[in-house]
Amino acid sequence: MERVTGGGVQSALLLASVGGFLLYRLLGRLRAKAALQDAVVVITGASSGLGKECARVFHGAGARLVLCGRDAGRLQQVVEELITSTRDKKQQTHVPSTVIFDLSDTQLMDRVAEDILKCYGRVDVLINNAGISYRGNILDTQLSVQRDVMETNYFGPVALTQALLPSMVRQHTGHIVVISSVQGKIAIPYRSAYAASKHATQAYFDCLRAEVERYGIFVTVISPGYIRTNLSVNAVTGDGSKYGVVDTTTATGRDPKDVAQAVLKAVRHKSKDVVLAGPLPTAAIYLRTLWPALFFKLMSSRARKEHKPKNT
Ligand SMILES: NC(=O)C1=CN([C@@H]2O[C@H](COP(=O)(O)OP(=O)(O)OC[C@H]3O[C@@H](n4cnc5c(N)ncnc54)[C@H](OP(=O)(O)O)[C@@H]3O)[C@@H](O)[C@H]2O)C=CC1
Ligand SMILES: CCCCCCCCCCCCCCCC(=O)OCC(=O)COP(=O)(O)O
Repeated sequence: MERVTGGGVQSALLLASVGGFLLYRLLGRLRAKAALQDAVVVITGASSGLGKECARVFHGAGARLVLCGRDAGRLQQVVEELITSTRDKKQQTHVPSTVIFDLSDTQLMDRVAEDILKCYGRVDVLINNAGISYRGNILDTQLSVQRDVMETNYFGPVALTQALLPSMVRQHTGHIVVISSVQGKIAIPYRSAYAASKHATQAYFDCLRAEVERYGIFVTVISPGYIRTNLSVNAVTGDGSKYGVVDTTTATGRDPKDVAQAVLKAVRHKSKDVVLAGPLPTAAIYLRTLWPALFFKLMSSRARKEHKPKNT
């Protein structure tokens, strides 16, 4: 009979532990993947940009989608594109539903939530993605513009979340995702309305996470850096008119498809807070906390250099 040496036992144990760990990870991944099949996923701002790409990846993962936006025609076009793109795929997919509303009309949100719940009787994942940006000097910005950006980016998602929350509490499960921004963590010049709305978003959803965990509800705040979408074109200026320019920062930003994949991953992993940005914005976030005086100096110098906001 062969004698098993001490070293042999150790190697066998190590091999068994590594094998066990890998199997555990694999099972976890398979479970997370399966969790989205047939899950009801609501996406706001699904007509373009990041929302449209999120629609694509969650549709591909087999979710039952409720796509939201203000323009029925554009949303229907997204629905048709999704159906065509997955026609020959093996994965079982569902024809998405649509609900049309303006997020800034917060009074309507209880009715909107009813319409959303009528689609499939429940909501498993709410992705608060819709949003608008702003470019302007505070001195030239009407208060109504500060308020309007806040209505769309902050009160809209808050109202929709609060209208859908009781159904998630009743079912004792749910996941609320919000697309914030790096500008929810640091404030840069000529973005007052936008940065303020995203800071408020971060704070509200951090409070929510702590309060609803006991009901089995997860909250994920995602803070991307620049993404190649129409955000800058659709941004409003200090007098409420459309900015209408594709900024270089936006044009050279991340591919929205990659960001949508990261959103899918964050939902599968039930991540709490995800920053999707390069080294400089990430360093700036740390600098704001660890050495605020230097951060403020850098922002003042940036403000002096960029005093013509249309040239950002
Ligand atoms: N692009 C970027 O660099 C970054 C974007 N983000 C965030 O990503 C999110 C998506 O923006 P993005 O895809 O880039 O920009 P887009 O302008 O391409 O998309 C914005 C979406 O929001 C919807 N929307 C805007 N206002 C309203 C409203 N009042 N009611 C309902 N829907 C509305 C639009 O729908 P409609 O068809 O009705 O106009 C559109 O689908 C935003 O929250 C943004 O702040 C975060 C970091 C970086
Ligand atoms: C230890 C060294 C630290 C060096 C820090 C230098 C400071 C550099 C400042 C970097 C600022 C980054 C801003 C990033 C902004 C951003 O990514 O915003 C994402 C958006 O939401 C875009 O919206 P917008 O409407 O502004 O296009």
